[in-house]
Amino acid sequence: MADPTARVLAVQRLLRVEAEGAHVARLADGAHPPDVSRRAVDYVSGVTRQKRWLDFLIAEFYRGDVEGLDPELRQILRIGTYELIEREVAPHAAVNEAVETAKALLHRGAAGLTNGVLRALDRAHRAGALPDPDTGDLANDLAVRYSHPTWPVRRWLDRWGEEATRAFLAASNEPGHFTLRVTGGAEAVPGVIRELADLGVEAEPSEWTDDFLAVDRLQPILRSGLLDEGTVAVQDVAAGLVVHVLDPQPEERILDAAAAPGGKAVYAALRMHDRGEVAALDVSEAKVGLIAGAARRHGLSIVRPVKADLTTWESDARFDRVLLDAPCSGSGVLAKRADLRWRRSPEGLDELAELQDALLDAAARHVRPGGLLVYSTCSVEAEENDDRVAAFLSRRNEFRLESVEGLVPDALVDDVLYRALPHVHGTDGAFAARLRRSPD
Ligand SMILES: C[S@@+](CC[C@H](N)C(=O)[O-])C[C@H]1O[C@@H](n2cnc3c(N)ncnc32)[C@H](O)[C@@H]1O
Repeated sequence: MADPTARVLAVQRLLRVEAEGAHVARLADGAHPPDVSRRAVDYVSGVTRQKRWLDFLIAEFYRGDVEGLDPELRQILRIGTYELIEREVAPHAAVNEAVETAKALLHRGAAGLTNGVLRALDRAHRAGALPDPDTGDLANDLAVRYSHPTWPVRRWLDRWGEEATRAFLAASNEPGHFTLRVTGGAEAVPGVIRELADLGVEAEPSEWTDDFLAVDRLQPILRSGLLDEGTVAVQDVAAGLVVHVLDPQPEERILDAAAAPGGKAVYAALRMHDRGEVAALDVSEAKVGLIAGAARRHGLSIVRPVKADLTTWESDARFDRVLLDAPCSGSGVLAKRADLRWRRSPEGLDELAELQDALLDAAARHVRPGGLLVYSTCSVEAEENDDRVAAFLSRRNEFRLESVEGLVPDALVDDVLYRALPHVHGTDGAFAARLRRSPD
């Protein structure tokens, strides 16, 4: 017997995402059994990520005006299409469940329409005859097929060409590549793999560095005590490797100039064996609390959270190494954040570039003569990465670019820069540059 609870919940949440701009990641709640909640989260994030492609398919098989469909019915059709096309759920189950959801939320007419559209779609899918967007504008067609806004696709096509753009778009639709940082380092990895196996999680050492594990799912880990005890932390290995680019040493003074929620500050302190100082600054009052919590869970004493705006912050001390992990568009983490692609804009990129320049100049003031400034983002856009570094070097001739070679695996070294790309390395996108200040 079909149980529409998870789908009904997903329809209600999807309507909130669209009407109120609610963030997908903040919709989880504990009011339903874990299985219902988990499926609702999957529908909401999958449909949010794929909605442009799903709407294109629905429009091809529904003989009326899709825009004019009842909003709830539209979400029911999207969820059913998502299950049939993207999740490869058994067709009778996907269609029956969608029909039951339409009956529960709407009326018999809506249920009949749902049945007709989804059955036609499934027949075409199984016959390998799903339509492809074909407007003659490649950027638009790829944007529909991979469910993105058209403007960034046009830019990626211009920069990378069709093959790399297709690969990047496909990678941005593949959620579920999660890695864990193991607090005890490489020696602790075999024991943690055994603990994870007891939770039913498959884990294997990351190919990029030996204190990270790739895991097949996160939910059982989130429910276990492993995060609270500080045994492991959820961190993408590409983000972790930014700390390798910084290469903090025991007894040094480190400034993490945009530190919340604290993933990199904590990893830096661990690599310093909790000796020295990590000042972890962030402008957000709420998020500074997260840094303190993360340090506590890991039993670290040298992480000092500071609530301040970097652009006006004064400090008597100069630091051996400063990390500026700048606010960015997040185009390297689109797979993990289902709604992010719909929240970006070209104007947003310009504003971010301005902020990144201001923060870089502010961070540079705190680097001691001969010290190191590392600039990093989780973006793949040259406007936020290479261009910001070049602009900084042209403003500040007391800094020069230094190679990341030897600090991260060779495959992640792009000339002298650190660059991880989702479609090439199977990680989140990440970028970092080492900027050495002259000894005065
Ligand atoms: C990419 S996140 C940092 C992530 C962090 N490094 C980590 O690994 O967990 C960027 C951070 O910059 C902070 N930020 C933005 N403007 C700032 C400013 N003017 N001064 C200090 N922090 C700022 C944001 O609050 C945000 O937490």
